Amino acid sequence: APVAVFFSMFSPQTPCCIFQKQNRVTIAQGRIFHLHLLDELPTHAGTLPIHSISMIPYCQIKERGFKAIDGSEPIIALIPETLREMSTAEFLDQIVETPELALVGNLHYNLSDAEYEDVVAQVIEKEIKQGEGSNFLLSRKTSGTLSPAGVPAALTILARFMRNEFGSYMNFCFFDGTTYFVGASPERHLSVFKGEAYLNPISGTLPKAQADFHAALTAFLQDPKEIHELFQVVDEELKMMAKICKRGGEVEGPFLKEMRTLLHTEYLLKGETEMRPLDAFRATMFAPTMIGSPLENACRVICKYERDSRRYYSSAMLILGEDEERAPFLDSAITIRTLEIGADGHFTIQSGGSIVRDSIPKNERIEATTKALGAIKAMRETTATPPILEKTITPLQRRTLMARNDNLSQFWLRKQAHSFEDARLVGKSALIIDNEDDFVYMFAHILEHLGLTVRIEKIAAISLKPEELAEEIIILGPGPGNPENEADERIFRLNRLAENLHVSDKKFMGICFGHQVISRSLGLRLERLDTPLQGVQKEILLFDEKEIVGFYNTFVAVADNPLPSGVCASVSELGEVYALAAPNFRSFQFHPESVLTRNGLEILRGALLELLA
Ligand SMILES: C=C(O[C@@H]1C=C(C(=O)O)C=C[C@H]1O)C(=O)O
Ligand SMILES: NC(=O)CC[C@H](N)C(=O)O
Repeated sequence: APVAVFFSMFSPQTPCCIFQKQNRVTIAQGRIFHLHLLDELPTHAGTLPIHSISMIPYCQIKERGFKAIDGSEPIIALIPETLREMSTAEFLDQIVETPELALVGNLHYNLSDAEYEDVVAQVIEKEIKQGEGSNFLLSRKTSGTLSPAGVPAALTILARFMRNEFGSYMNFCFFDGTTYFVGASPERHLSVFKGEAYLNPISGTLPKAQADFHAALTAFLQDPKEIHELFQVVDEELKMMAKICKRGGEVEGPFLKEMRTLLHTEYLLKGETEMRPLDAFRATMFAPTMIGSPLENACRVICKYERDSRRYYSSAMLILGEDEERAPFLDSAITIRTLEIGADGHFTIQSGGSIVRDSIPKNERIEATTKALGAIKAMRETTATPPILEKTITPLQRRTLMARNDNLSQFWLRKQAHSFEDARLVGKSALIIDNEDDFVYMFAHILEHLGLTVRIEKIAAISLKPEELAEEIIILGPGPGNPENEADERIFRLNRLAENLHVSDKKFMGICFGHQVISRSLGLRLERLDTPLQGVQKEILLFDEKEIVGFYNTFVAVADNPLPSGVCASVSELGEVYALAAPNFRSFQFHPESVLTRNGLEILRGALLELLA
């Protein structure tokens, strides 16, 4: 019988992965290898189109030099020996569910409700309000026990995810011979097909169980917190795209993504990549929606507040192979809404939400709980819940959603097909100081489009004597932290470089943190905003022009001291310095390189022309 076929290939020791994307189910069976580096994954493997399917642990982010609570989990790689494909319907026809599947005893959380809410409150107070970043994803673990355990449970849950979780990017069950990872992942991480790379930032969550769904959706679509939360991850993923797609890309969306119990908002980023898919994957470990921004510092924050290793949560299940034309492909699903089930039926599922400056601890706790309970409920639910969005959304609501793009930078939204090259800037050289925020890659992308040649370096790697730097202009990049915290070597060096630049012949520019250290070196005072502008779009008066710009700061320079002669400041009504201009430098408190700054390219062109042409 067909059922027997599955059960035999899924028999207690046979490693296997079944995954469903849209209407296709792939069943791979093979051998398991435990690896420690991405580069140990085979690049070619016989004649099968899929070369490996791997559970990548979160601590693999060490390969980027980032911090993680390290549980020493290996990459669990399945090297397929057989592959079968069929339609979802055909697969489901052959599955006999186990109706008695049930939870035994209570669910446990590694952090109580109060503890999780406290973590959220602390992250806002001690991180976002101290200039450490704009958003951070903190999670907690839910665990319980299922009965019966083993193959029947895993297949039943997979089938229920397939029947119920219509919004998934991928539903899957990965079995390494002992442990089952069963997931209904809403979110693609990276995929590369025929040289085209895709990232899919999803953020913003509306639980569907609402007394008045129509009103709740309207409020959700207009909620500045949800809007900015998504823009922040778009910016963070554009930083990744700028790294892996040298020739540029484009942004599609926003879209609403309907899941069984939740709605999310999302964008789709795509671009051409020349990188080897696995290198592109390493450069994008892991989705900013799972970590925060800026990414490297967010990894430290996670280590500070989470108690346990994330194991295989929030990383990815990675599929590598070759297409029919023998071009390499890569596909990956983010491992959220994913249960890790042991042979004894004990399972854990981890979940969280993006914490931003205006997050409310209780709501964040409810959101994280809804995500975990949604998966736990779906695994026991035998009847399908039909989607409701298409039937209820109004044209006005659709327009409200699309209007989110009105004030974004067209440079990033549309494919940068034509050149923005400026003859007066072609061949000029810039050194951008990477101050631990990959915004510098977006900055470099804009500068290259204007015709400059660009080098990006960490402050630790360069001389602090401007005359020893070859480039015509030095750009001090944005970064986490308090510019006055000179105990930090990076911050100390950046302050010294800013001072030295003033007494040199070099032209220079500062963005956000860079602007703050330049302001300090002119004797301006910094203030900490109690309502940080982390990930916020505002209309400002920039000198004489109205501009819509993106801010990612907690600190501001205030102009209560007279400025040195020759220096002009663009100042808000509250005395905050938005920008400085002098014959030898320009600096901006906002981010001209952000998708949130509508005319960022033109603002930079203007500043560069003033300085270099
Ligand atoms: C992190 C999770 O979900 C992510 C966080 C979201 C949010 O904060 O709104 C939305 C979708 C996911 O990108 C999770 O399910 O654990
Ligand atoms: N994006 C940035 O450069 C932020 C600068 C500084 N850490 C602040 O929060 O104000």
